[in-house]
Amino acid sequence: MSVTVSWKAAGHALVSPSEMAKADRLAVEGGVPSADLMEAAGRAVADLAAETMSARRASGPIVVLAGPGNNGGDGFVSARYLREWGFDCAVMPLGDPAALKGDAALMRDRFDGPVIEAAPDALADAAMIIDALFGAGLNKPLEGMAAELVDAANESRAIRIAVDLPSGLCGATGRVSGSCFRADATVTFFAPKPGHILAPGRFLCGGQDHLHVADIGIKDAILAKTGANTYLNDPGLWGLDYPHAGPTSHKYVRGHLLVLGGREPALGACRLASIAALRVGGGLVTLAAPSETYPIQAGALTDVLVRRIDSNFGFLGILADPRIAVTLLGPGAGIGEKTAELAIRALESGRNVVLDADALSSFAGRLDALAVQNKADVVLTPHEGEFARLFSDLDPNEDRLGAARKAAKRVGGIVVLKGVSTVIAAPDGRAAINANAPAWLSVGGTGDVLSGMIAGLMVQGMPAFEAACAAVWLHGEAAMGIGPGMIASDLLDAIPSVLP
Ligand SMILES: NC(=O)C1=CN([C@@H]2O[C@H](COP(=O)(O)OP(=O)(O)OC[C@H]3O[C@@H](n4cnc5c(N)ncnc54)[C@H](O)[C@@H]3O)[C@@H](O)[C@H]2O)[C@H](O)CC1
Ligand SMILES: [K+]
Repeated sequence: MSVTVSWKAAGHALVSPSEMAKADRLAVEGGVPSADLMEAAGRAVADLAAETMSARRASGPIVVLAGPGNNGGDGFVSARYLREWGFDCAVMPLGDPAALKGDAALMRDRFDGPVIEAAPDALADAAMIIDALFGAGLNKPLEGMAAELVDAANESRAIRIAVDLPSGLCGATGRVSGSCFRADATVTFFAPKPGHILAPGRFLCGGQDHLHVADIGIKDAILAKTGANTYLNDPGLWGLDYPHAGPTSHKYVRGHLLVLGGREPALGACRLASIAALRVGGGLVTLAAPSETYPIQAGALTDVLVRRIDSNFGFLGILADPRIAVTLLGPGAGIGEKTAELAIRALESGRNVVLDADALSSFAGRLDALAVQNKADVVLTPHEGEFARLFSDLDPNEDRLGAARKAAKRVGGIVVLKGVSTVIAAPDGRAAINANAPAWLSVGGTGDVLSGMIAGLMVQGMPAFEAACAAVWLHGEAAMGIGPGMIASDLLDAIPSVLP
């Protein structure tokens, strides 16, 4: 009996379709017959289908849409098991099943149930439709009969289960062009793919609680040999690096962060960031407030040290304090030469630097000035608009993971590309995809809170990539606990409830 495990239990390692093919190849080279992999894959699909039919008390015909490759082969296996278990199950092949090759042809021959002609109308009465049309081998948008079958399936009242990937969804990028099967649940193999986690793929698979990762006999040890360095962002990825407060930790051990104060009209942004940094455990935060805002900031803040600065030199003068390990520039700082100049001086100071909002926009069109050989860690936290201004040649809509990775390599720092699927990328190629951000996070000020959380974890010594991943995940969890109607400052009180 093959075991389907939920995607969380499968850990956070993700494999691209090409890395998956390598895992497949390594398993076969290691002595696992490829037909056994297909048998286990199809069996896992049948397991989920049978469990779902009984859980939903569904009865009626099950139709397996079988494609021209190995995804279709999985479909024939699942249909065979379902018929053995007494279900009314037929296979509807796309094209001529005689053209199937290799293991798929073998599994076709082992199936002795009905093979029905491809006809979209014939799906209307199905109780369940299993999509085994295309999986990792999808290489163009669906067209013709494939698109018609998927559209008809989506319009039907049938329970829909996808094999490996919903047909039409790119496993590497999570992108869809044209028709795509909308699954209630998806069974994938060995490890999730980025397309299962990046939006809209996550939703087309049925949501993260309906993505099942089946063990089909490929040893976990093979994962390391695939070169996979893409991760689901969750505590399993950064928990070991998390700076838990201990009996000896005091405010200086937990670090001193310097935040550049903002200007009118966004005076609250730097306050949100400063408090957020304390909330995740930062020891001390100094807010360097331009003199015209000093009375307001000092009056509004209790837990944050507020110092008046009259110029950039004032800020750099405070930054010269060796106890300040991290500095955050951007929230409300104002876009322009002065902010850019400060950011460059901060990078040259050898401090760990978080650049957000205006500090990013101040480098639009002149990224080379930012890509200084900073001696320490730099973290950039652009939303899509800021990203487009900084990296106009990279298109996250085409390939979100790839764009974030190229940007990180280009600036030699961590890039947090914020959005419904925030991607955290490191210059060494690592990338994590975040999947817990609720829609109500897209409200003014939440980015300021996030940049403060990142800086607050870094100031405690957490490595930059892990700090960014942890902050993004905690930020999403805090928002999930608040719900619609949330405003950014609500996050500040919610952070303690989600800290590990
Ligand atoms: N360990 C594993 O990875 C296992 C994977 N299995 C299953 O195999 C598929 C991948 O099979 P593959 O034959 O490489 O590709 P597909 O079946 O996804 O596609 C078949 C074939 O179709 C052509 N094609 C692609 N896109 C289109 C399109 N839009 N229209 C028409 N034709 C298209 C292309 O030539 C493809 O090669 C994987 O998903 C798993 O389900 C194993 O069975 C178990 C182990
Ligand atoms: K599929």
